[in-house]
Amino acid sequence: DTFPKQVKIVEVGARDGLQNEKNIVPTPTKIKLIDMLSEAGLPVIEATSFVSPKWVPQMADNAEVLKGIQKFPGINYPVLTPNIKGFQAAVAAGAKEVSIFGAASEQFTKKNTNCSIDESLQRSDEILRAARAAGIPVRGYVSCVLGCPYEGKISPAKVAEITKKMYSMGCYEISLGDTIGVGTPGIMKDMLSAVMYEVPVAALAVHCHDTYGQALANTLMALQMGVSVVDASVAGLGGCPYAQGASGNLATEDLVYMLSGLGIHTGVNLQKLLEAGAFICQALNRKTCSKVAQATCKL
Ligand SMILES: CC(C)(COP(=O)([O-])OP(=O)([O-])OC[C@H]1O[C@@H](n2cnc3c(N)ncnc32)[C@H](O)[C@@H]1OP(=O)([O-])[O-])[C@@H](O)C(=O)NCCC(=O)NCCSC(=O)C[C@@](C)(O)CC(=O)[O-]
Repeated sequence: DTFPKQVKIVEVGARDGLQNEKNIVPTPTKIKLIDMLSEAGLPVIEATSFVSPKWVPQMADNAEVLKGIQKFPGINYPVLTPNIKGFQAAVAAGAKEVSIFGAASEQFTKKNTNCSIDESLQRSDEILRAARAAGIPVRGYVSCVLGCPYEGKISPAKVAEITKKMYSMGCYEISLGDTIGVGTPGIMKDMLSAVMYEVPVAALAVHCHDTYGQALANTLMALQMGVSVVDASVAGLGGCPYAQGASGNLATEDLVYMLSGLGIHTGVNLQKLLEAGAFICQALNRKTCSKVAQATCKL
């Protein structure tokens, strides 16, 4: 069949998942979550973000988190950086990889980072230059690829244009985000077809939120089209603070279960992953959003 033999899962629960939590999650809880995710064998774990604490107070302990986690050999711990100030703080705290973020929507870019798309690309370029000089790989995100909370429909051509720019500027991988989870597989197909015309599929990832219950279906469509990097969030935690109503990401447990059933290798231990999910749900006093965790939980 057309599925990739192996899929790299990028675990975003500790960043995308927790950034929207109203109550500040204690730093040791974040560190323990990340250590448990490392134990579960996730190859990439986005640890935190070096954004303005005035904008996202939950991530204000970024340096403590990054310094406090165990660094397993072979696992990457990228952090999100919105500008050169964040990049420098991340590097000072020991970051070996960073992620930059932009969007295919002017209004979302303004709400999320207080600038235009052009200004956002300039900030990204500044980070990419500094990162190149420091030998630090940079991952890119494009938000609102299947719809925007402020502008509604987003054209595949616009997504392709922004993705191509970020790739040409030096991002080694671009994660295409359905920020508010409104997409359906047909729209995913049209969007990816346009993007794959401009950027090699090996450099693309998908990042689906599950607001409308479409995350697994949209991800499956992307896998069928050759995408082999998928973002997911343990227990389906998450949501973007500047995209009201957006629910969590595709639950990592559900993704691992589906991939395992398809015979696709991930290197992730589902049992240990479920334990990490149970830990964070207990800490947040919250029911898991993972169907697999719900189904296998022995009550
Ligand atoms: C970009 C800015 C900073 C502009 O925010 P601004 O207010 O225009 O910037 P500013 O330069 O005027 O700075 C305001 C204050 O923040 C400080 N500051 C400035 N930068 C930093 C920094 N890096 N680290 C720490 N502090 C910083 C700066 O020093 C200043 O402090 P003051 O002088 O008032 O005391 C702000 O809009 C911001 O931080 N935005 C981030 C919002 C965010 O984190 N959103 C969620 C992540 S994106 C997402 O979730 C989507 C994704 C990636 O998952 C994919 C998907 O689902 O689509």
